[in-house]
Amino acid sequence: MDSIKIVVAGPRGRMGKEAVVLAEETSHFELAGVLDRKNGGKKLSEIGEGFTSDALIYTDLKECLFETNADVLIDLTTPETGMLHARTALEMGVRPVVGTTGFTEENLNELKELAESNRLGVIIAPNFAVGAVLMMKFSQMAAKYFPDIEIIEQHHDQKLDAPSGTGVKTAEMISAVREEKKQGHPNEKETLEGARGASYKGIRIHSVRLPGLVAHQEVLFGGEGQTLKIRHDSYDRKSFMSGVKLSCEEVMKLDTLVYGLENIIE
Ligand SMILES: NC(=O)c1ccc[n+]([C@@H]2O[C@H](COP(=O)([O-])OP(=O)(O)OC[C@H]3O[C@@H](n4cnc5c(N)ncnc54)[C@H](O)[C@@H]3O)[C@@H](O)[C@H]2O)c1
Ligand SMILES: O=C(O)C1=N[C@H](C(=O)O)CCC1
Repeated sequence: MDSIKIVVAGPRGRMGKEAVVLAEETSHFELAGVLDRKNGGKKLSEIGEGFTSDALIYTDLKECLFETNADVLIDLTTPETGMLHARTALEMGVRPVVGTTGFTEENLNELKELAESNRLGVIIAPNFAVGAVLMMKFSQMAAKYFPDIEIIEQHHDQKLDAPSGTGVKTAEMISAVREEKKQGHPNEKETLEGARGASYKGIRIHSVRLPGLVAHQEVLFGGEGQTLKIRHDSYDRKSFMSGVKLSCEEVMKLDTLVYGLENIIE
């Protein structure tokens, strides 16, 4: 397999740190540089924080992608930044692998158009953990038999977006096979705003944020005299890295946008 030149945006973040290790430790990946908000011109190893990599830190994306001649940009930042990075990367002939969550449907449509007009791949995956992808697929299967569904997603309290990208993706996948319906009593009323959670086509999504959590989701199905629970837990951010690795490999073969890891795993 040809070597893939990788740039990581957000290298000091919880996910970015793991992606730096992945790029350094994978024999056919080369960490060509990283994009950060500070420390431009230094090597990662010079800033402490446990980094051993000698990859150069850039603070300007265009300069970074141009000078490193990168193949793939892994983005693990914030939604606004991630969108700007993905757009710029595609315009410069670099394939984005985006783990950043909180993208809108308009964002996805814009990037799809840009990817296709430049004949480049882009992968946007709300959850890179294989177990989470299976949880979403199993939930989609179960929805055929149990259309009354509540999603409870639980994350660490430093998370910026709610509901989580995984919660939204799960509701989208289920909605592809489930007719929209209102759940609960037709006359139910919230006496405290938000008590029934968010609604995506009638599916309720509840977001829990607590210190100590990493990334967890339970999908609850209710039927006559029975319930079904499908649950996934990420206890460590290493759980996401095999999906990031696969995405970096697969994005090189694509000339369009793929939204969701379920579309590239066998
Ligand atoms: N797809 C998945 O499997 C998955 C898993 C975990 C987290 N996430 C998502 O990844 C994103 C990052 O999560 P995290 O927990 O690592 O967050 P974090 O806050 O720990 O890290 C984000 C990093 O981005 C950096 N950043 C922000 N703006 C930047 C800019 N303009 N240029 C360069 N760097 C910039 C910040 O300095 C920070 O270091 C979030 O959107 C989160 O939801 C996705
Ligand atoms: O830690 C986060 O933030 C995570 N975000 C993703 C989401 O929004 O679904 C995936 C899991 C971790």
